[in-house]
Amino acid sequence: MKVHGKPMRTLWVETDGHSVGIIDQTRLPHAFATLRLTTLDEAAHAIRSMQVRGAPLIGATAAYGVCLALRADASDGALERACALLQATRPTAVNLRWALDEMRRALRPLPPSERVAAAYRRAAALCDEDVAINRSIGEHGLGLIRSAWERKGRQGRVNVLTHCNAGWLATVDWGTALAPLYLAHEQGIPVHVWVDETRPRNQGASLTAWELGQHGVPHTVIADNVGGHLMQHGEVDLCIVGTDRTTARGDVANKIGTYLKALAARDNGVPFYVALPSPTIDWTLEDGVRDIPIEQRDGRELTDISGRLPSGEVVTVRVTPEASPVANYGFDVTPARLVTALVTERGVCAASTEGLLSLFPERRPARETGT
Ligand SMILES: CSC[C@@H](O)[C@@H](O)C(=O)COP(=O)(O)O
Repeated sequence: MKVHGKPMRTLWVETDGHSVGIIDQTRLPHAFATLRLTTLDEAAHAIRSMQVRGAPLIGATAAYGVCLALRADASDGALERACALLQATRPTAVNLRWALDEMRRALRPLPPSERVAAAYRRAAALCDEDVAINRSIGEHGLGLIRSAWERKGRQGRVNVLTHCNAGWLATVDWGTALAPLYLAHEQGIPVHVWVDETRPRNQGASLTAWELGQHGVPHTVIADNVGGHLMQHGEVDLCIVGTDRTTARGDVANKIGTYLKALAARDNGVPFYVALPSPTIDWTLEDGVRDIPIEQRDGRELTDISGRLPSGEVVTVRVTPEASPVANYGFDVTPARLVTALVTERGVCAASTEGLLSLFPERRPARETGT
């Protein structure tokens, strides 16, 4: 996608051939700054501190974290230690585990002397796959937006509500939930996006609003609790969000607050779509509410808020009483029954075991034999 009119991805290998460039997302929207990762610890820090975030981008960064680790030590032990360190950075997004498994699978059979070059090749391929998958999600999701536009008799605009950031900043490129919106915009369908601010870290207000703005997609930032009101007044034609982990039966973990939007959508007859690349499906789990680990993060994300002063200085201020305890849950789970459909790179399906297996039939024997 484009930044200041220039195409770019969210991570890249620098011209030295081994350091990894990222956009420091903690600085957006007030500053656009890039960072150079040169060690495993820097890659792990980038994921943990959310300089990079979003399920697919976390996976891609972890893959390059393995490359950086192997440059220092390409032994079996070092490979396992790097994967364990990276795996522990963030618990909810399953793409992290998927990417590390892919790296291990490609590298373990090789002699240490061949591992570094092979690791960079595999990481680059994972990134290219992510881009192709997201583009394809965009094309399948575009059909849903076009249908909404037709239902409105091609009058006015298609109002779409999204939560958190599932755009190109959350992936290597294109995004998941936002990919259909970029394509619709490109094709002249008048889309307008209601952007939930997404407390506590404000991924909607700072990241989704910024990237939509870079592409000229009309949008309006709203406080997290506004969506229900808009739906009651016919101001939302459809909701589309991303996911950090989707179970085999279609339960969906996503940024905290997603579940409440799905409830409001159901109450108001608004379609609620979830866009996901297949590496986000955790085929080992069924009941997402019971079994998906929900990240709890530092309470300071909730007690403090950052913003820019008129002088341009970015400051952080406290918003809660010093003595009040806080709880900072990062994600919640929306049960499949509240999801109108899942949008994957292979097409749109019901949020159910049968729906997912209809698009991923190769999973059927494995599930039926329990392997
Ligand atoms: C394509 S990204 C899907 C999800 O990762 C996204 O919606 C989300 O919840 C991101 O959470 P974050 O905590 O910012 O990593």
